[in-house]
Amino acid sequence: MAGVDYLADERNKAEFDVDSMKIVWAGSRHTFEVADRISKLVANDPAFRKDDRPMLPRKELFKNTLRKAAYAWKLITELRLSEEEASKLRFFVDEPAYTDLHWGMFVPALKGQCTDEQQSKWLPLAYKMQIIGCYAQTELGHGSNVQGLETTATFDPQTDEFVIHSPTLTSSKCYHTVEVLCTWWPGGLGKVSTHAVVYARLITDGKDHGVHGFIVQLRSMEDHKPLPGITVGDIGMKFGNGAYNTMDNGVLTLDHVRIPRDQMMMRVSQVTREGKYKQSDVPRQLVYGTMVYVRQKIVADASCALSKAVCIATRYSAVRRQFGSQNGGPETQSAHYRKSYTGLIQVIDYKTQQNRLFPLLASAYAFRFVGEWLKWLYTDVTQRLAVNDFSTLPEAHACTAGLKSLTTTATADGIEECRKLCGGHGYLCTSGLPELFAVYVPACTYEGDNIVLLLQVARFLMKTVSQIGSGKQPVGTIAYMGRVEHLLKSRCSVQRAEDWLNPSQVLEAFEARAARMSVSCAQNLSKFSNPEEGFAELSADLVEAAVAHCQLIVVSKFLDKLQQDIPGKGVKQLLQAVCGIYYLSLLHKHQGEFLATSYITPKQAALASDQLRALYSKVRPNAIALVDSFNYTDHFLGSILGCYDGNVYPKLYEAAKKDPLNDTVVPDGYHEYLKPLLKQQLHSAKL
Ligand SMILES: CCCCCCCCCCCCCCCC(=O)SCCNC(=O)CCNC(=O)[C@H](O)C(C)(C)COP(=O)(O)OP(=O)(O)OC[C@H]1O[C@@H](n2cnc3c(N)ncnc32)[C@H](O)[C@@H]1OP(=O)(O)O
Ligand SMILES: Cc1cc2nc3c(=O)[nH]c(=O)nc-3n(C[C@H](O)[C@H](O)[C@H](O)COP(=O)(O)OP(=O)(O)OC[C@H]3O[C@@H](n4cnc5c(N)ncnc54)[C@H](O)[C@@H]3O)c2cc1C
Repeated sequence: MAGVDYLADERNKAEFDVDSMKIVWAGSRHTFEVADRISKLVANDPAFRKDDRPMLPRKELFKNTLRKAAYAWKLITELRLSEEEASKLRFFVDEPAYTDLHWGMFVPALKGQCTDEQQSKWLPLAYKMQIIGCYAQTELGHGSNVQGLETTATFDPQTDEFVIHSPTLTSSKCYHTVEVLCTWWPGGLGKVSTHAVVYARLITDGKDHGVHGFIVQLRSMEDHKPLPGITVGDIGMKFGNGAYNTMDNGVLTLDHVRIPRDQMMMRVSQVTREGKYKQSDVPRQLVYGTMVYVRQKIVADASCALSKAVCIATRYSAVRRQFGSQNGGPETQSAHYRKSYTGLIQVIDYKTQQNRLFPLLASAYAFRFVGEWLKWLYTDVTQRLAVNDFSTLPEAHACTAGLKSLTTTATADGIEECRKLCGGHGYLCTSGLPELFAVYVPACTYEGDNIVLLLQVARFLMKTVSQIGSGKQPVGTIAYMGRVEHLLKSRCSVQRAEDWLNPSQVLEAFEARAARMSVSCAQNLSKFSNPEEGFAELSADLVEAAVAHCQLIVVSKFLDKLQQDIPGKGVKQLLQAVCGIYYLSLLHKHQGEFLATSYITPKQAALASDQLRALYSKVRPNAIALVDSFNYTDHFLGSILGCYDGNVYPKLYEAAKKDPLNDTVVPDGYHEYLKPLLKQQLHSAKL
C-alpha cells in the first residue's frame, strides 16, 4: 500500500496550476523556496518529532521544548541561517517556546523603545541569545487596563537607580484576597528568561508619570537563580494536553529591586541624572508600539493556523465516505480501499459540508492577503515614525487591533468547526485538531482581549464620524467615510446572481453597511449627555460596527490582490471564486445587517446565496489542490486525517496500537481494581 496516493483523483481534477498558487500563497518565489527548504529540513529531522506531545508529563514536555529550542539554535548557527531562515525554522518546529517571546516581543521592544545607545548595548546580546528576554506587562489584577498597572519604578537620585516594586495588599486598592499583586502570564518568564522588559509606573520626586518600560535582569548569568528581591516561577498547567504547556508562562514579584537609570527604555521619555522627567517629541502611545508590532504578526499567523485546520478537514472530507450505494462493500476493507468505495459519497460532496468548509478555506486565503497588506502598513508606519511623521499611527493601531481581533476569533472558531467537519475522528489527538485548537485559542485573549480591541476600533470610527464635515478628509482604510452621504443614500443595483461578482458592487455593499452602522452608533451616542456613559451603554452595537469595518478591510484587500498581475494557468480565476466565497458567505452570515441598513433587498440577498452555491461548485474540484497550495509537510500538519496521501485508516489503526495504554493487553490496575470488582460480582451472581 505504501506510495499509493489516495487523493490522486482529486489532484487530477484541479483546473489551475498548483505550483503557481504555491508562490501566490507564499508571497514570492523567494519566500516559497525558503519555506519549502526549511520545512523539509525540520520534517526530516527526528529531533523535531512532535507526535508524542499530548502524552508527555509537563516536566518532560517542557524539558523536551528546551532541547528542541537549543538544537534549533545550534542548527541556525552551524548552518549560518539568515534571520528569515531562522524564523522559518522556529515556525516549522511548531512548538510554542520561550523563543517566541524573546524574538517576537523582547527584541522588538528593545528596537522600538530604546534609544540608539541602549540598542547598541542590548541588541547584540539578545541577537546572540547571550541574554534571553520576555515581555512582562500583565499583572494578576490588570491585563487589558494597561494604564491601571500597579508595579512601580521609583527613581532614587541618591544612587541613580530605579527601585522596581510589585504592589502589595497595603498599596492595592482593588484586591483583597491575595497577599501580593504580581506580574502574571508572561511567556518565557517562568523558568527561562534571564531578563524582562517590565512595565511599571514611573515615579520621580513623588510624581506618577504613568506606565513605562524597564529592562530588568531576573536571573543570575552564573547559575540561573533569581537575583535578590526577585521571586519567579511558572503559573501552572494551561488548557489541553501538550499544546501551550510547552511555554513557561510565569509569575513574578519584585521586592524593591534596583536597576541602573539607563535601564529605563528611553526612546519615548527620559529621566535625567537629576531625576527630571522629559518627554520626547514622539507620542506617548509609542510605549504601546510593541503590541502594534505583535498584533500585526498575529494576523499573519492566523492564516497559518486556519489553513492548517482547513487542509486537514478538506483532505479528510475527500477521503471520508458516508451513505450512498453500499455495493462496494463495508468501509473497513482497506485492501480494496479504492474499489470498494466507488459507490459511497465523499462527505466533501455534501452541500452542507461545503457550506461549512469552503468559507473557512476562503478565509484562510483572505487572512493571508490581509496579513501581507498589514505587514506593508506596519513597515510604512515604522518608516514614517523614524522621520517623526506620526499621522498614520492611529490608523495603524485601529487596523492591527481590529484585524487581530477579527482574524483570531474567526480562526479559533474555524479550527473547532474543522474538528466537527471531521466527525468522530476529529476528536482524536492524532487528527492534530485538538492540540491546534488548544494552542491557538488564547490568541483571542493575549495581545489584547478581542472585544477590548474592537472597542478601540469603535473609538477610532466614532472619532472619524465626528470629524466628518470638519474639512478633515479621512484617508486609508477609513477613506470611505469621506463618501458617507452617498453611502447612506445609495441602493444596491444587483439584478442577477452574477452581478454579485462585480468587485465595485461588492465593495460598495460592504462600505454602505459599515458606514451606516457607524453613523447609526454615532447618532445614538449623541443622545447621551456623557459620551463615556453612552459609549459603555452602546458598546455591543459599537463592537458590531467595528466588525463590519474590519470585514470591509479584509474584503477590500482581497479584491485589491486580484487587481494585481497573478501568473499561472487558472490561478487568478480560482482566487476570484475563493474571494467570492469569502465575501458572499459573510454577506449571508450578516444578512440581517445588510438588510437592516436597507442597502440590499431580500431578493438581492437571495441572489447572493444563489451565487455562493455556484461558487461552491466551481471550487469543489479544486479543493484539494487549493489546500496542497499551502505546501505543508505531513510533519508540520501533524495530522493523520490530513496526511498528503490520504491513507488515513491504516495510519489511525497503527497509531492506536502505539498508544502507551496498549503496551500491555491487560491494563495496569487490573489486579488492584478490576479483578476484585469482577470477582465480587461473580460471587454475588452465584448467590
Ligand atoms: C513563529 C510565528 C509566530 C507569529 C506570532 C507572533 C509572534 C509573537 C508571539 C506572541 C505570543 C503571544 C504573547 C502574548 C503577549 C501578551 O499578551 S503581552 C500583553 C498584551 N496586553 C495587551 O494587549 C493589553 C490590551 N490593552 C491595551 O492595549 C490598552 O491598554 C488599551 C485597551 C488600548 C487601552 O489603552 P488606554 O491608554 O488605557 O486607553 P485609551 O484612552 O483607549 O487610549 C489612549 C490613546 O492611545 C491610543 N492607543 C491605544 N493603544 C495604542 C497602540 N497600541 N498604538 C497606538 N495608539 C494606541 C488610543 O487610540 C488613544 O488615542 P486617542 O484617542 O487619545 O488619540
Ligand atoms: C497564553 C497567554 C499568554 C500570555 N502572554 C503574555 C505575555 O507574554 N506578556 C504579558 O504581559 N501578558 C501575557 N498574557 C496576558 C494577556 O495579554 C492578557 O490576559 C490579555 O491582555 C487580557 O487581559 P485580562 O486577562 O486582564 O482580561 P480581562 O480584561 O480581565 O478580560 C475579562 C473579560 O472582561 C472583558 N472586558 C475587559 N475590559 C473590558 C472593557 N473595557 N469593555 C468591555 N469588556 C471588557 C473582556 O472582554 C473579557 O471578556 C498572556 C495571556 C495568555 C492567555
